[in-house]
Amino acid sequence: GELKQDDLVNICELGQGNGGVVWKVRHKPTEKIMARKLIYLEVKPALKTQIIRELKVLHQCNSPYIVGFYGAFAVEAQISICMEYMDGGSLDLILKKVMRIPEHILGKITVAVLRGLSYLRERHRIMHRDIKPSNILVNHQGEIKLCDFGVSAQLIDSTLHTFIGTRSYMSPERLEGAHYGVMSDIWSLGLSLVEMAVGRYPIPPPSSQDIDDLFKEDPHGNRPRPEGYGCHKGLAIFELMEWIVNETPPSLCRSHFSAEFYDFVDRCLKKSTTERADLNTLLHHSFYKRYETESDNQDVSSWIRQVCRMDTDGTNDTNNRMK
Ligand SMILES: O=C(NOCCO)c1ccn2cncc2c1Nc1ccc(C2CC2)cc1F
Ligand SMILES: [Mg+2]
Repeated sequence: GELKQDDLVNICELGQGNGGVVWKVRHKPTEKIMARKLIYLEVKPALKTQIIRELKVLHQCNSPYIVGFYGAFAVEAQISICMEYMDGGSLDLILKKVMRIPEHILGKITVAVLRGLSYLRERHRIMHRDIKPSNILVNHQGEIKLCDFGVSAQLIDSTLHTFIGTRSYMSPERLEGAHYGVMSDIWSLGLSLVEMAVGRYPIPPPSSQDIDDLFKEDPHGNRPRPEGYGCHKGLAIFELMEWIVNETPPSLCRSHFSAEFYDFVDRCLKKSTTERADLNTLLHHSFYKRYETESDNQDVSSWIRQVCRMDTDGTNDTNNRMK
């Protein structure tokens, strides 16, 4: 049946995104655990009704690569979107814990994102519009799913001016205000993969010295956190956008990654949309092919469970019970 506010009990806050806060909640009538996203919107009642109506299309969005949907409703100026609770969280939070994500996990992430994008395009004729690590969620079963994609055109329009953020995953053509489509999602995927592979937002590109520091392993397998790790004094958002539009795109360093992975992100990060690989080309790429055959989620599941046991400083010394 319909979800309503009084049936939801807050358990804890899961995070704050730009323009939205997400709570872990329990739906009393079904005892189901859900994630409830609240988006603050001061719009006329007619627009709110339209947004809720458009969000109901999410009931038809059923794919192993798309986060499940339970319902949406509005209370005063808050839109609530209730969705499947993913107990591994989003990849930006995972990345903070592990410094960088191993290539074989990034291969599985690539399979899930490409299949999720294909599903949205083939079955719902929509692009995602906001591919980035924080919109790729994982769970202890090893499933990898997409969320926060643009299913409601009115919600997109009503939140366009509220953009707040320090980094951009937007493609050059979108930043220039040109027409853009699913090719823009491919750029965002490429940029997200480089960030997760190296362990920091890849613009401006790290120097080879930075890369060597990031990949330095001490004999005990613990990685030292270079001075100012992760909070490098980045460019301001506008300088960043200028860099994306004017400078050469980021790339992986060949020494730490396979030739297939290097080539895959290189084809995603072409500035010209005519040179950039499209969805179908990538579904035939050797990097995708290598990981699409692995049917089970066991390797991701065990990796997620290991990461979730870690403390935020990346240690995992289980013998220290007092922690
Ligand atoms: O949440 C969003 N941006 O995040 C910014 C605010 O933190 C956005 C934006 C535009 N949108 C247009 N239509 C929907 C959304 C949408 N949210 C959203 C989309 C799909 C799902 C699927 C059930 C999994 C859940 C969602 F919450
Ligand atoms: Mg999000």
